[in-house]
Amino acid sequence: MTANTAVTVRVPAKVNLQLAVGPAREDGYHDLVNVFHAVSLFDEVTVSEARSRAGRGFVRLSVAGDLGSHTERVPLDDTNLAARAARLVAREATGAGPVDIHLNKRIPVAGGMAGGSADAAAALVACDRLWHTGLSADRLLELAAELGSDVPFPLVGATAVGTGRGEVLSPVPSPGRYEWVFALAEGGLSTAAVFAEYDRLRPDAPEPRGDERLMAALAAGDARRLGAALSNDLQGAALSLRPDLADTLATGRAAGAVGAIVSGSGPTCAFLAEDEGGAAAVAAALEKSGVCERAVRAQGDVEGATVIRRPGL
Ligand SMILES: C[C@@](CO)(OP(=O)(O)O)[C@H](O)COP(=O)(O)OP(=O)(O)OC[C@H]1O[C@@H](n2ccc(N)nc2=O)[C@H](O)[C@@H]1O
Ligand SMILES: Nc1ncnc2c1ncn2[C@@H]1O[C@H](COP(=O)(O)OP(=O)(O)O)[C@@H](O)[C@H]1O
Repeated sequence: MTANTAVTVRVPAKVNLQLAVGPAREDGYHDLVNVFHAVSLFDEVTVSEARSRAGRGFVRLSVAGDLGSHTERVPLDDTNLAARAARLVAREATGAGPVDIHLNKRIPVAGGMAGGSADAAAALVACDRLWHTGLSADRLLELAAELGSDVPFPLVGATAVGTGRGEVLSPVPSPGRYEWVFALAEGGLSTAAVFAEYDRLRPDAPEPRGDERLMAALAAGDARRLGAALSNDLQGAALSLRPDLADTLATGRAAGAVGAIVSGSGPTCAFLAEDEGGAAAVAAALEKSGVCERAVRAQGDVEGATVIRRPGL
């Protein structure tokens, strides 16, 4: 990789402050009220022009990161969401050539924190910059929605509500700064399997609705009120598939978390603390108890996909 042909984008994980899930639609998706919150657990995605073109496909992937067995579960073929993102941008670029994509991962894989979606959003931004495509913010959001319901959000970051299947975003004012602890689980959960379990458990699901209590807590920047207002309709389905997560949630609560919830489709569990000291205590209790693979701290909200290295920087 040479310095003047590579672009690196830093992109955050998300936690869902509210995930209200309606009945299954005819296309198999579910209408949601999905309050996304970006947290300071970042992947870095570097896209560089390939040095040699002979005998290789359009995208070659590599992955690194301190995620143990999680890193091994990142697909390095054409199904990788970052590779799919690069091919989408290439369709709109003149003179796009083969690229190498390097993923430096800190976001758990299949963990309910949208790591793959984050990498896809980052790759959209990096390719657009590398190939001088000049895509508008709206066009990037459209391409993101083609890749997955969770892909638009990491482009914008901060706190936002997603409706439709989660891809139609509106910003949510959130002046507070929150201390989070995430309990990473062994293994992952398939998003499709968790939604299917939700359909089995909740055949009578009502249309999803926003939560005024949550919006008021966010507007006030009050961690205790926010903790009490967290909700996730997929939590029952995730616990049905992974009953061990109940111990993880109970451990964080007992250690003083003001909110405890499964993140999205899981199996990562998210704990909101009142302050830095509270977060340290929750993280220490989770690590000590052995109920999770590891506990990591992060703050929210944070900005979305950001170019941190590019030609000339
Ligand atoms: C549940 C959430 C909450 O933010 O994320 P995760 O917790 O998995 O990260 C998202 O809705 C996941 O979004 P994403 O992972 O992009 O899902 P997609 O690729 O669009 O869809 C994967 C599968 O999930 C189910 N799906 C997804 C979104 C949606 N609104 N309804 C659904 O039923 C469908 O079975 C679909 O085939
Ligand atoms: N860049 C990527 N990083 C991680 N997983 C990816 C990536 N691209 C595709 N995947 C696939 O997407 C699945 C869901 O990954 P991820 O987005 O991390 O989880 P979740 O949807 O639970 O938030 C993984 O099991 C993996 O097979």
